[in-house]
Amino acid sequence: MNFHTRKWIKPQDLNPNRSLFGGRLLEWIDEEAALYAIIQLENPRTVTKYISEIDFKSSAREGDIVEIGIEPVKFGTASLTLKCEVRNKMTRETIITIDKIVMVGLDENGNAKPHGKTKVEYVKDRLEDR
Ligand SMILES: CCCCCCCCCCCCCCCC(=O)SCCNC(=O)CCNC(=O)[C@H](O)C(C)(C)COP(=O)(O)OP(=O)(O)OC[C@H]1O[C@@H](n2cnc3c(N)ncnc32)[C@H](O)[C@@H]1OP(=O)(O)O
Repeated sequence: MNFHTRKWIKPQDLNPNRSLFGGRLLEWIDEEAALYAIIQLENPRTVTKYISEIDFKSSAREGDIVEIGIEPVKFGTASLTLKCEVRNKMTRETIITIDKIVMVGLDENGNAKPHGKTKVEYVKDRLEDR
């Protein structure tokens, strides 16, 4: 799994218990998954269809750095299924795991659009194809 994104926990990211607010973390994960899927499917009209069980295993405090990791699980017809792990760089603990995030690419009418992708593509491969 690649951990591309890091976030620094600031006062506005905390809950009344002074630990990381879960809703903020889910927002970051959704954005990370959307960006990953938009790039892989080459479709800016990509939406979150389904998120499986979310298990908050540990937390983070103000000043901690968390890393968000995403890994592709399955390229479907119009969908891309991802899994996610977020870990605390300070404590090295896993904060959250999500086994299944299903992203779906849409056409201009908002319907699921087949993407024709079967595997992860890197910028280098795409440039070589041109
Ligand atoms: C260069 C460009 C720059 C652009 C720079 C943009 C930057 C930007 C960044 C920020 C980005 C933030 C973006 C956040 C992302 C949202 O906030 S999205 C908002 C929340 N999500 C939505 O509003 C989606 C609402 N749902 C829908 O519109 C419809 O359900 C959908 C998605 C069109 C699908 O409709 P449907 O009738 O279920 O379609 P269907 O063909 O049956 O299924 C499609 C696929 O979904 C799967 N599926 C359907 N139901 C389920 C289910 N319950 N469980 C699992 N899979 C399912 C199917 O298996 C199928 O998979 P494939 O076989 O095609 O692989």
